[in-house]
Amino acid sequence: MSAVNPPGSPKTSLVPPPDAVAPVRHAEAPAPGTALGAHYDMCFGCGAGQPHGLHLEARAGEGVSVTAEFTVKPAHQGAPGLAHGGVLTSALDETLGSLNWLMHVIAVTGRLETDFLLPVPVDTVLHLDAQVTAVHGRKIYCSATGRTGGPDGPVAVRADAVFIEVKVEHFIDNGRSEEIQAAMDDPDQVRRARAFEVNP
Ligand SMILES: CCCCCCCC(=O)SCCNC(=O)CCNC(=O)[C@H](O)C(C)(C)COP(=O)(O)OP(=O)(O)OC[C@H]1O[C@@H](n2cnc3c(N)ncnc32)[C@H](O)[C@@H]1OP(=O)(O)O
Repeated sequence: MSAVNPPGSPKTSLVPPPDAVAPVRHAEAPAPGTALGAHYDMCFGCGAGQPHGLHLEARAGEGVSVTAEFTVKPAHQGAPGLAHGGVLTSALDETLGSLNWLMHVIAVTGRLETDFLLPVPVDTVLHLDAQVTAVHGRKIYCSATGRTGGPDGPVAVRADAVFIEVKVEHFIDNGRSEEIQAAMDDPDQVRRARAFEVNP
């Protein structure tokens, strides 16, 4: 039988280890109900300036949780009239990523596992919610659901994920230089990044 994690690969379990701790909402996290806005105007998930994007709008929830809505457009089809699974996973990923705002931590997706429970037709408004369940060192364990027909409707998609905390250098060192330079020349973008660097 092959090993789940071959030598040299990271441990990728989505189950928090026994000594994981509860997530802490940052003292300056936006109040529940506050729109979080985009972390980057050209983001495929949340950027208003991204013409090909999902234009997801997330709001702070209680504790370390967020809610968001995503409207499935014709450009998001996989099968005729139905949302593409990868697009739905992107919506879940973006919603999970916006949990960063509540902990004032910069983190990127390490692993994300999606369950597709119901087909999602074009024009559907997917009601998303996400929460952090546990933290272990730099690993942030979180889950998200997407419901149709309203915030209490049936669950169409759900995901469990591990996000990994990173420094702002993760982006500066790895992003394409044009976009990094433009972001660093934009005082609003720099302010947003700085807000995440200061932990209590
Ligand atoms: C600003 C926010 C934007 C939000 C947008 C929406 C979210 C996104 O889509 S982000 C984009 C997609 N994600 C990426 O591009 C990430 C690409 N991957 C990487 O850069 C690296 O693999 C990275 C940073 C995740 C981890 O690398 P590195 O910093 O070297 O971590 P490393 O030291 O190996 O591991 C740290 C811990 O995380 C764990 N870990 C690492 N990778 C994974 C993984 N894939 N799954 C689970 N756990 C992992 C390790 O096991 C280790 O745990 P422990 O501390 O218990 O030993």
